[in-house]
Amino acid sequence: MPVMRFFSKVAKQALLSTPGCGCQPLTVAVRNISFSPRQVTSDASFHSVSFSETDHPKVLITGGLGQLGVGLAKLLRKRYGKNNVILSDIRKPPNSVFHSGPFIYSDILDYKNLREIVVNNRITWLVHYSALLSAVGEANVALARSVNITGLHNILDIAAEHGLRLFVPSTIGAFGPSSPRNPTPDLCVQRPRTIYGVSKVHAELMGEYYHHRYGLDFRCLRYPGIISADSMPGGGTTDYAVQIFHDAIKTGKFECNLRPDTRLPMMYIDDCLRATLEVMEAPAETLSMRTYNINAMSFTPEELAQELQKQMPELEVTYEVDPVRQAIADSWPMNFDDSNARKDWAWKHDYDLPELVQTMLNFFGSETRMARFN
Ligand SMILES: NC(=O)C1=CN([C@@H]2O[C@H](COP(=O)(O)OP(=O)(O)OC[C@H]3O[C@@H](n4cnc5c(N)ncnc54)[C@H](O)[C@@H]3O)[C@@H](O)[C@H]2O)C=CC1
Ligand SMILES: CC(=O)[C@H](N)C(=O)O
Repeated sequence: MPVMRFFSKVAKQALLSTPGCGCQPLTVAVRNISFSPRQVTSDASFHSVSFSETDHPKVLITGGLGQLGVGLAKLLRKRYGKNNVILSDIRKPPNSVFHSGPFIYSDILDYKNLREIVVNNRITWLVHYSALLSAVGEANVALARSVNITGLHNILDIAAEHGLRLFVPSTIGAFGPSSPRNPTPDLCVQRPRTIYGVSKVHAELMGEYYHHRYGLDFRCLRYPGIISADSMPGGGTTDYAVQIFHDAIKTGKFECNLRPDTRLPMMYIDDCLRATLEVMEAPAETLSMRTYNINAMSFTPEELAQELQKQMPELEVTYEVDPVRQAIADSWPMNFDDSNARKDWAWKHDYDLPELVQTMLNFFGSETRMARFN
């Protein structure tokens, strides 16, 4: 039977086998027939090779030049080998990144190019980092909707078509003012008030749909605000918690754009990237869910400033509230309940607030000493 007719027969079966007719819904295991949910085109690759588990994964990271991607590439290259992790983005990489391992241009809105990259590089895992974050998304809703939603659809279809293991991060921003805020559990009302949050809830729901309908190995962690020393945040509401360190070292003064009592879940980047690796390596049978909260600490700008001033008593902190970011922060969780991640795949954070501040100052301290030396 010609391939196309076979697939249209399977597709018909799959569509007809709704629970209502009493027959079992046909979960199309992508690995077997690599059926793409997108309209099958004549050049669809029907026989994507799925690698045995013993092979190292071949990883593609989209949106890899942001706050998190370069650090993730470093971690995964250490584990799987430099040439098994391809970093991609739509921006030019700095020399240090370009010479640290494979980098390619990839616009997630270019479905065809993305498919070529996945096929030509025999990708088996995809980490989808491309996005517009909360504050920058509110400043450009149309672009955020395109990148965060249309881009995601391309990623889901390609991952399903080629049997990839897919990681898509969600966020504390996937909750809204009607969600329980202290703590916020994995499963509760999610009515976020930003295009960022709406797009991330969509990502969670679509990823889980593709998992149940097409057998896609979709994994998702809701990240808190991530704090890093050697990379800058990309335009979110929690960016103040990174900026304070840079300004404290540079000028000894910091103007915070959130109210001093604004409590938000936060995490040091090393914990975030290790959690991502651990959930990607977790045996599927340990995952009772496909979307998990992960938590490390929650603090307010005032508490962060006080911890910093223990080591830098001269630091001056003032407050000039940004109403857009404040409204977003006031709709987000104050504390995250991550008990399911800790139960299912033994998640455990390493950095609390004192360790975070010490680690960040050590980095800047060494950087400052390096600068003086040079
Ligand atoms: N950094 C954080 O605090 C948190 C991040 N996350 C999620 O983690 C992921 C990575 O976050 P960050 O690195 O902080 O983001 P970022 O904003 O720093 O970087 C996002 C990257 O996406 C790229 N991008 C934009 N449009 C693109 C397109 N059409 N095609 C390909 N790439 C495109 C940008 O060039 C940028 O390098 C995002 O999905 C974000 O939602 C979730 C919660 C917290
Ligand atoms: C918490 C996030 O998702 C991000 N840092 C943002 O503030 O938008």
